[in-house]
Amino acid sequence: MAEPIRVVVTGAAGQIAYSLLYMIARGEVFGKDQPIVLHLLDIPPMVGVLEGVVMELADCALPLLVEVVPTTDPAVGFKDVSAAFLVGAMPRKEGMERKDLLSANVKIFRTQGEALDKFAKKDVKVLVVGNPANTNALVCSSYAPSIPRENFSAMTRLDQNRATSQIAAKVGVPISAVSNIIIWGNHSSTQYPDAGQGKVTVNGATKSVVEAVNDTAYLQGSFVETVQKRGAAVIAARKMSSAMSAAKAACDHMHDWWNGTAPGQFVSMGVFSDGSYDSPKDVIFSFPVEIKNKQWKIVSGLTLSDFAKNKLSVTGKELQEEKDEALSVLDSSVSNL
Ligand SMILES: NC(=O)c1ccc[n+]([C@@H]2O[C@H](COP(=O)([O-])OP(=O)(O)OC[C@H]3O[C@@H](n4cnc5c(N)ncnc54)[C@H](O)[C@@H]3O)[C@@H](O)[C@H]2O)c1
Ligand SMILES: O=C(O)C[C@H](O)C(=O)O
Repeated sequence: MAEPIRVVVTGAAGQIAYSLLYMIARGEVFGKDQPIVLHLLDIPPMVGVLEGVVMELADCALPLLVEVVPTTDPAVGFKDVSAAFLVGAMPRKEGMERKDLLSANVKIFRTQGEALDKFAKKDVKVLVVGNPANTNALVCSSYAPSIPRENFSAMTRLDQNRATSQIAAKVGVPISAVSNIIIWGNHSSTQYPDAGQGKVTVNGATKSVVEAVNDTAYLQGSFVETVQKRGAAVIAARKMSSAMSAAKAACDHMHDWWNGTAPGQFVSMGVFSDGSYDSPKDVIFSFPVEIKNKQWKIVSGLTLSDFAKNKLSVTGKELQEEKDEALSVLDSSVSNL
């Protein structure tokens, strides 16, 4: 057996964490041979709930879970962690956009960036789930200057999973037959779900999604809108934001970061933009990436239609605006944004 690694989940008493902790502790992210010490970070009013979560984790009798550390102290929560799932933040309610959470949530990510900087391992992999995820990841990284900025990412995997599921249903194939659907830009209603590079295997033959679907109006219309608005649709139905699917997506994201992607396959992650595909530099923008040895690389050389370029420009502009707003919320003289 390998040495245990320390993994922190923030918002550990919340609804996403309730599914996520179980999946991590079962070995679905870091592997079935990797023992885990789980750090559960939440805020003082949630201590009682956290105790219940600790009891339930014990009652699961999970062989890989060697220790659980519940805490409300970021110094304890982030101590020596190799992976961080930053879930803890306020979720939106019906009628809100995710960016409406910015002023409430951005300060949490400043504090957590500072704590990661001081206490986490320098090669920690950080996944931000709390919304607005892209801008929170940017803020978090800017307050953790001793950790490489490549180690910070925002979750758009839920959008990728939603988009992949829509295409599989449209073509009438299992999910596993569909690959390389891309989410560009922000985890918001301006994101661009792009099936243009997607592949699908039908009756043993692999073809492009564009060919298999053969319906441009759908791929540019209701497919895009359904994925863009899926989070709001779940809130309208459940009166709470998505949790089970968000936890699954967080596992998929970290799993692929940790273990790599298959040759020829790419996944979408919000990562620091280098200006690829005319995106604004130095915002956290979702790109297709390939991953090897725990390092992601933006897939280069894809040909984008004018329709796609226009969508990328809209979502890039929103990310730039969110960054400016985050700066105005935070003390810009202190921030490195
Ligand atoms: N990126 C995505 O695809 C995606 C998907 C779903 C939800 N989300 C976001 O994830 C976040 C969490 O959602 P949820 O449904 O689990 O919410 P929730 O309200 O059920 O749980 C949030 C938890 O975070 C805790 N928390 C608040 N401030 C904290 C802090 N400073 N440190 C540690 N913990 C803190 C709360 O006490 C609570 O227990 C929300 O912002 C939601 O919008 C993102
Ligand atoms: O939409 C939300 O506010 C929650 C989450 O980001 C989602 O996409 O389901």
